[in-house]
Amino acid sequence: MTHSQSNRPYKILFIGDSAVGKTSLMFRFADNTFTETFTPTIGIDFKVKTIFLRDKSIKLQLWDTAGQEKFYNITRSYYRNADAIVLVYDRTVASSFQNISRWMKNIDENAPDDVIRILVGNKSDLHHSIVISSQDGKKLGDRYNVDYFETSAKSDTNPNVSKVFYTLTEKILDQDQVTSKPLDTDVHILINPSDSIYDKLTSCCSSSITTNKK
Ligand SMILES: Nc1nc2c(ncn2[C@@H]2O[C@H](COP(=O)(O)OP(=O)(O)OP(=O)(O)O)[C@@H](O)[C@H]2O)c(=O)[nH]1
Repeated sequence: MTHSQSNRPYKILFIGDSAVGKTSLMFRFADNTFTETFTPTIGIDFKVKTIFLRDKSIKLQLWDTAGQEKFYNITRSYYRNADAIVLVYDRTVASSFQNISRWMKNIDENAPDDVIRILVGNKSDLHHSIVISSQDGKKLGDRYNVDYFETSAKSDTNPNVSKVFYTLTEKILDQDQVTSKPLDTDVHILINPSDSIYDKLTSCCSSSITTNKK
């Protein structure tokens, strides 16, 4: 069977406190890998993954933001080009759950009004350390009127990791049919060539990048 290609890559941004597992979820979905070592993200990083849905080949740009507060001025500038935002908390750390309201506020202040949001409670494999119940997670999702998923980036049998991405993409496709967003070539991102993602970006999407390279 042949698949037609969708028009533009869809941008999915990951936000949430440091160490909740944003990078790990991306790696589980994109490469089916997991590492126990914690290397905090510096600023922002991204991965590209192609999925097949509705007889189409769809390119997803997965943008991984640093959860540390000191990078917020960098990461906030990426919200405005997002098609969807995944808010992640760690089910074993209550403060990461309480901070979801702050991350929602950041979306309200920086992202397009129609951006799709999804709530994810991660580290569900740590059964004995869980402090945020399924009921609490669902209640929070209902309060914000967003879908809620419980994931484990560590477990390679947790089906919810890919469900998050497929659900988001379905929603983006539905929304794309009623609103016609600009093509990727209209999007400009200011990147410093010394940034670690500069090489990756210029090899995949140079037409969409503005650099301050001399
Ligand atoms: N047990 C378990 N550990 C996880 C899971 N997801 C991530 N981790 C671990 O949690 C730590 C932090 O994971 P990261 O994915 O780097 O966290 P992050 O949210 O990207 O952190 P920042 O880059 O600082 O924002 C790492 O040691 C991971 O191995 C999970 O589902 N289960």
